[in-house]
Amino acid sequence: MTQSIYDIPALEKHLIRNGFGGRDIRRTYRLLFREFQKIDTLGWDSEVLEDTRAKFQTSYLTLISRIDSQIDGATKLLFETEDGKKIETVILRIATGRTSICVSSQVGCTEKCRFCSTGELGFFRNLKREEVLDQVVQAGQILASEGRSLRNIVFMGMGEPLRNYQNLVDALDLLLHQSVFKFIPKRITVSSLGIPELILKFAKRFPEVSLALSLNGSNDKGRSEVMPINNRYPMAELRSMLEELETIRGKEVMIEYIMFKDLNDSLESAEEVAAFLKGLQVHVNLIPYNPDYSLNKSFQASSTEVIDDFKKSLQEAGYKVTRRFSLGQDIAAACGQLANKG
Ligand SMILES: C[S@@+](CC[C@H](N)C(=O)[O-])C[C@H]1O[C@@H](n2cnc3c(N)ncnc32)[C@H](O)[C@@H]1O
Ligand code: SF4
Repeated sequence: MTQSIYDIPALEKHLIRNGFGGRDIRRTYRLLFREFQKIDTLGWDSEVLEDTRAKFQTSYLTLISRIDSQIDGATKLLFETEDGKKIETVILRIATGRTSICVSSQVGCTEKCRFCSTGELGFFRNLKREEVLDQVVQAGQILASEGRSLRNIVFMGMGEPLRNYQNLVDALDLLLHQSVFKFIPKRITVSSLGIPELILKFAKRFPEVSLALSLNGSNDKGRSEVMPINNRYPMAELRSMLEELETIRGKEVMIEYIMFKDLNDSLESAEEVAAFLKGLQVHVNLIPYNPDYSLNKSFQASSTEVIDDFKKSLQEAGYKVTRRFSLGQDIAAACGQLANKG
């Protein structure tokens, strides 16, 4: 039976059996996991290479297609899992030279947010640790081939990461491990639609990892209309959770707020958001709604002027506010557009 390349104790034993010393092992990990090289480019003699290939599975996803945006630095990767499921990962090359990848945590999504194309797909299954990590490795290989290195990882692709709790934790353990991927915790962001007990459990386990909460509504009525989860965990529970989170982490949380024309973009809504967040260490990120024309939903994006006024109102109330410029809209790779539509 083959073992996983991400089973680090097994890989280490195997390398030692093949005569590798501590320094060779460290070098192997650096090349494989931090510089994203392929195993057959490591310069091993053919016997060791064959033996490793026979004993370890190194890839879990097959790249089916790659689409590059014609207008910005986004690339959408469509992968197939071993059981024939399709998932998407997005590479974001930002103008400042920074690079990010947006990874998926589920095939489809367990939640049914009305504005989200992934939610529309329904839920098929959680991704395994290996499938989460293989997205990072394969996207990292593409960036390495362009002479770039991968800086940030955001769990904002398909699915609700906290509904895949154990695999998320196992993947993060290796992404943060000093001898394996060695990512800086604050450069990894986990975005959740807001499941208080899981967010708190996660924050206790990874206090340094960045967190984002998808608020998207300014009061319970409006939020429940677009996010069914709000019926289970209304905003008062989110508020208590945010207070507790601050005592656990002492760090800012990103509040994501999609701006829908005439639904949640008025100045009254801005005041409600300001009141809801009063006294908390947060950074509000306004996301213009990205349409999915095939969904035929009634949502529309707020205008730039309305977003600017909303932003100004929150800034005047003392909040740090940014507007998200979603890359990849021409290739349906922006937030909430991942639905395997090619
Ligand atoms: C696709 S979700 C994945 C992470 C997690 N499930 C969540 O909801 O936070 C990432 C972000 O995309 C946002 N989003 C979903 N659909 C969108 C759309 N059509 N336009 C803009 N943002 C959207 C969500 O609100 C969330 O903040
Ligand atoms: S916004 Fe997030 S939680 Fe909601 S359906 Fe989309 S992926 Fe799932």
